[in-house]
Amino acid sequence: MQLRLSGRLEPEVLEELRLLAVSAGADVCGTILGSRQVPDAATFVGKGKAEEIRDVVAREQADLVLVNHDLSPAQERNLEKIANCRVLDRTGLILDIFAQRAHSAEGKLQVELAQLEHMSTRLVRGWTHLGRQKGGIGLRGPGETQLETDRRLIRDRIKKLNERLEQVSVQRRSRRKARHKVPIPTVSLVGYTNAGKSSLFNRLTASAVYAADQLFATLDPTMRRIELPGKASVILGDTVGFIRHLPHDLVEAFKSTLEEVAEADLLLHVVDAANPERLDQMQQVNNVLAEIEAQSIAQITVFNKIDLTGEAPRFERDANGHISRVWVSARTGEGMDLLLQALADHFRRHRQRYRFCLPPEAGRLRAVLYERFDVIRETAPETGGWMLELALEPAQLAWLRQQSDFRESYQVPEAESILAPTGS
Ligand SMILES: Nc1nc2c(ncn2[C@@H]2O[C@H](COP(=O)(O)OP(=O)(O)OP(=O)(O)O)[C@@H](O)[C@H]2O)c(=O)[nH]1
Ligand SMILES: [Mg+2]
Repeated sequence: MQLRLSGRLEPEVLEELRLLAVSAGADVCGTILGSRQVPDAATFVGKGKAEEIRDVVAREQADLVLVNHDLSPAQERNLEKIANCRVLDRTGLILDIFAQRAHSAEGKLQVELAQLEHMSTRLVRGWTHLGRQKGGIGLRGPGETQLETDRRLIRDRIKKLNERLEQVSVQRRSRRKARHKVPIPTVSLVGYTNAGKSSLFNRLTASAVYAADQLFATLDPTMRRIELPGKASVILGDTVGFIRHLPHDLVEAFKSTLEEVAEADLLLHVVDAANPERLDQMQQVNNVLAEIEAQSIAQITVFNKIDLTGEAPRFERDANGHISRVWVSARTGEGMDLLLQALADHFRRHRQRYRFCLPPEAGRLRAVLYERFDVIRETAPETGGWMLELALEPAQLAWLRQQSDFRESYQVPEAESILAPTGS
């Protein structure tokens, strides 16, 4: 059981806190609102409010109070003393959810690291003051010795975790390099938590990735290859959701996961179109993107959940004629064709036409071209072999040139025309 306390009164803010609490597995038994110009240095809330909390805790027999703000360790401790109940601030709550959700070895390491770092700043207290109130643990001396031991243990553990994360990060990087050998562009789904990224990922990849009405349902990045219209494919990645005031420790801890985002060729910024806070959420997401230096990666904004808003699936182009916003519903599948078209359009923009004249002995290379690339036309020259016309991205051409059975002489020099984006 738990209580909530929020200084802000917007219903969406409260709803988000409720979702966070439920995502952590709590039952909400009461909500206490309060407003103050300036937080109280000792208890965050004022004296009267603190007593109100104490009374509700006692009445509801709550065992946790969640505060929708970041509290200093002293404020947490003082509130706990008054309420005689555990108090968790927003960062602590988010860390708890992350700890429950992380599944991959790397995700678990990252969460543990963030928790330890958060904990080490509040180690000054432990739970002794609660125990003492209940007639338990005694004097200060032994407690402090314990504190020193704890501090050292945590420092050692943080060091070990950092070393292991560094190893995993090196492995991840080499895996990414291997992937880059085949020139397939990567697209990352980013967006506020609960926007519908995983649902969209499922729709697009027709696979079953865990999607749930919980905050931070996804912690570990998932990658799949999808085919686009016009014989192009991209690797699509689902990622952890963002949230306002994402604890900085967590952004730090998840840096290597977020590296995938920072190296994507395109971001699909998924927005919950039905959420009244959507503009603010978009801003929050862009803030985190800036923090991981991904703000200059091209973005297509995907307004999801139009089944709830009653909007029709459609897209909009920017001043350069590129599709920049798409309205879809991952639930009904409406607009998926438009989204795929937007993706195809985006990547086609960088493609150029090339012609290759392959001799009869280059049959294997011809098969590779058909398998991987967008072959526009093939003709049979009288001299034998094949004349192929292809639309290639720069990276694809570079890859082709590295193939052992490719000869520069195959390429027919000709004016290369940039393909115009297709109309709607
Ligand atoms: N009505 C409606 N609900 C949707 C749509 N897309 C997703 N949802 C619901 O929104 C909730 C969140 O969806 P997810 O796909 O888990 O969202 P997410 O962005 O991956 O969330 P995190 O991984 O927690 O960041 C789920 O309950 C989905 O069923 C949609 O188009 N329409
Ligand atoms: Mg998800």
